[in-house]
Amino acid sequence: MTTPRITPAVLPAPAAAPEPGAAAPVIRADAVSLVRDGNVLLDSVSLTVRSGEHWALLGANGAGKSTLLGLLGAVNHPTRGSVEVLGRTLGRVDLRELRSLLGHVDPRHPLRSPLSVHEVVLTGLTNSVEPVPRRSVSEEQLDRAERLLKVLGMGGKSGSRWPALSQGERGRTLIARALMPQPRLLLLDEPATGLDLAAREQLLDSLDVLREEHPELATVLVTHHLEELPASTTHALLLRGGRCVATGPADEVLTTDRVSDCFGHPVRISRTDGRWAARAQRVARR
Ligand SMILES: Nc1ncnc2c1ncn2[C@@H]1O[C@H](COP(=O)(O)OP(=O)(O)OP(=O)(O)O)[C@@H](O)[C@H]1O
Repeated sequence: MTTPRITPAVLPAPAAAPEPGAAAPVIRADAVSLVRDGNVLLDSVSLTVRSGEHWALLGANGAGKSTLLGLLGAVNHPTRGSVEVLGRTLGRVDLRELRSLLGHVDPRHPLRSPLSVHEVVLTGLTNSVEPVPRRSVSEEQLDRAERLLKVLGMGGKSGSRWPALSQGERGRTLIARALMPQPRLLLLDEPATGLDLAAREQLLDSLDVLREEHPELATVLVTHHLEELPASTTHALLLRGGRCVATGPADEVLTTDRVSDCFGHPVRISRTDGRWAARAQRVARR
């Protein structure tokens, strides 16, 4: 299979590239905490994402990555602190309206009915799980849906039904869905989970191309695995037990010491051809 390429024709027309140092914040989270049933899921986490930046949120199982992404995706309100997304402050805006302005790829997409791939992608226009009755779709939108599916390697699967898709096919369908509203911010929750080796590499290449073609787009990607980070990742935030243990430019954060501290296990980090890898360091046996 050839590597899918996302062409400029498929995605929003790029805005003028931001001037160095002048990129507007797309996300500004300030000392955010989230408490549920007395449990502190996030503890005073701050994050500023600017147009053109590509962040990785990393941490062990249960560290709070998806919880933080849920706040950035206007799914929940923080218990304390403030979250501003696309210039709107959570608590002062309609969350549903704000959600319609950003792309959010959630692997737990709660679809139950047997929609076709094409229909699922079109639900991105209304940010709904099911199609909105009597909502008309333009020729241009139909065309964009098909082209997005094609570049994500799903061109021949447009009529396939959701329950019959593999996990990787569902993931690609959800990325096409998230891109339908032409968002300035794309949130990706473990997009490579369940993909085979070739599908993962194609996905990461597609993300690199997407970012290159659209220098104004900001992305935030959650993963546990450094091998699932596209080479175009610019920044990283490491979470441990709901707290930020490191944040900043990727090369300063994704170091052997910091990642070992984040996961509570000695690993060695390397970077080759722009891609990161982590290997456990052998602990001497007695
Ligand atoms: N509604 C809730 N009420 C109580 N605890 C919750 C709730 N939602 C999540 N949690 C807990 O919050 C912690 C963080 O969960 P979260 O899903 O954000 O972690 P994560 O870093 O994304 O983990 P994983 O890598 O396993 O997906 C977990 O311990 C989880 O059990």
